[in-house]
Amino acid sequence: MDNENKTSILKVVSPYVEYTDDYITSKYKYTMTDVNYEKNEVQVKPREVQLMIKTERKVPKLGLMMVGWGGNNGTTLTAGLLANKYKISWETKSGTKTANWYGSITQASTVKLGLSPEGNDFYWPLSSLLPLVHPNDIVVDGWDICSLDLAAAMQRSQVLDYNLQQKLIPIMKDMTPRPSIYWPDFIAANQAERANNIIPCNNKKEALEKLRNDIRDFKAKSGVDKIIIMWTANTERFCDICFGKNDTADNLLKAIDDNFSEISPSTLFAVASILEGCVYINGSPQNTFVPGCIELAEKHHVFIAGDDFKSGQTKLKSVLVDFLVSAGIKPVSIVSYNHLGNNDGKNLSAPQQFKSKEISKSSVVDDMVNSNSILYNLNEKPDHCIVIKYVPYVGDSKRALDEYISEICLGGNNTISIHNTCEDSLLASPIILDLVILAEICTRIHFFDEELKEQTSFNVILSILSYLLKAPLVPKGTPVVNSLFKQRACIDNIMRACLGLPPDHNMTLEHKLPRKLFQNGTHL
Ligand SMILES: NC(=O)c1ccc[n+]([C@@H]2O[C@H](COP(=O)([O-])OP(=O)(O)OC[C@H]3O[C@@H](n4cnc5c(N)ncnc54)[C@H](O)[C@@H]3O)[C@@H](O)[C@H]2O)c1
Ligand SMILES: O=P([O-])([O-])O[C@@H]1[C@@H](O)[C@H](O)[C@@H](O)[C@H](O)[C@@H]1O
Repeated sequence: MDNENKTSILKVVSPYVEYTDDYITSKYKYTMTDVNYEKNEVQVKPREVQLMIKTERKVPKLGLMMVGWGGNNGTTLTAGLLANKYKISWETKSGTKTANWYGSITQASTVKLGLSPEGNDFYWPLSSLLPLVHPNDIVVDGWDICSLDLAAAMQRSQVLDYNLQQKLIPIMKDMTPRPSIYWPDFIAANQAERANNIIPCNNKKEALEKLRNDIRDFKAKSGVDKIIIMWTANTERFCDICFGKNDTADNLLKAIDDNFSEISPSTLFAVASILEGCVYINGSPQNTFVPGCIELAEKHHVFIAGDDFKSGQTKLKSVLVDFLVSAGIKPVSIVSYNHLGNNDGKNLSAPQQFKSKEISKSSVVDDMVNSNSILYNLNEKPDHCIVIKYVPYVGDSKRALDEYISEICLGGNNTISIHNTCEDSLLASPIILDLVILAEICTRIHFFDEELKEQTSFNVILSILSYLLKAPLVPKGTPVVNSLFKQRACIDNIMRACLGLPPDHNMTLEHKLPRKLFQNGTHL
């Protein structure tokens, strides 16, 4: 992007887009295609739905409360917010480094807008498409079962360069996590040694009230307009779904009052968030959103999203398998091994916690495999093996080894082997930031059906955030999409729709046909 564009502002000039001080309003023709079976015909019917999309322009002062604030992700995200806010640079053996948000689509990615006067594709920062919360303005707080202040916790995490840590310690040493709830049965027994910062309470009802008071206390003291609550605490075991206990909203609330045992800390935090009107996002793989929790979110119209940040090995898998299957190549064996030495890895070394992670890491290929009945028979799937080992020495620097074996034409096989080393928390932190920023803008986008004369918002389960999650939670009866570039196109095109811009279809006929064909045309 050349210089003058960096200071420019984006304005869509169209009779169907209106800018006022308070809203961007677009009249949007949403096209979809219905497929029906008629005897021996598959009938395909294009359809157009007229929508009006209103986006509030006023950006709120946003609070982020992290559960597990003192963990590798929580401390690294906090450090990233501060290092970028104060434009911190630090010396390393390979020279001076300066804070950035690489790995964040809201801060470091662009979207193709259209054709420049020179006939080139013109790209614009995703951060400037719609009025998004700026990371520098996010106020952070949270809970942890360990009392370490954020500076000590950052040092314990051993994620960031020493010289960067030294510059952050003076700021982070005064940040201390609120006491949290700790029910040992839900996380690995090896976490007990950290648990010295526990809310004194006699039952789950008292615990719920304490969490709700914490949220109100943060809101009052920080002056934030909105709060998003993010679970980045340890992976829990799966919860049993118990009829009459956590299967409906009313039963869940009653079960909490009755101190029912099979309610996890992450679900209790979700209930507290929902009752306080705060978006709740689950960055771990456990089934926090039991049916009663989802129903409670629907009753209170509070957004929820999950599960399990999609950061590394799984993110690559959702690209590679999409490439292979869409190329007509048949993956038949996928083995994903990794070892890491951080506390997450320590917690995952326990069987029940590993099982939660295995489930989220294994489900990521299903939609792509199911999309191609030429390659796969009904219910046929590739072998898929997940291995995670805890090796303390490597710390947060996860080593991932993957092997993909695929069948190619005429009886051939193709084996792709990948080795990937990274600080897991440096991959996850930008993703947590994107989840927060994108979830927040979703609360400011409303849809209006001109025929029905009624206004609505996204479904409470924010499946638009699937790009950032391994095992996307979706509204009942809707498909799970794991293919990474479909998920990214969903975000880009919904943001384009808010500006009255059509989806980017990548046909670029203007580059494939005589240009004179495109000299006229009607502005939408
Ligand atoms: N790349 C990644 O780092 C990545 C990717 C996907 C998912 N995740 C998930 O994110 C979560 C956090 O990862 P991490 O590396 O920061 O782990 P971590 O172990 O470093 O941090 C978790 C923190 O949660 C705290 N905690 C545990 N139970 C708690 C409770 N009930 N209330 C409050 N705090 C509690 C722990 O004391 C710890 O400080 C894990 O579930 C992990 O599986 C991480
Ligand atoms: O996102 P991804 O790299 O596929 O998955 C990661 C796992 O490989 C890792 O073992 C685990 O500790 C992290 O929490 C994360 O879930």
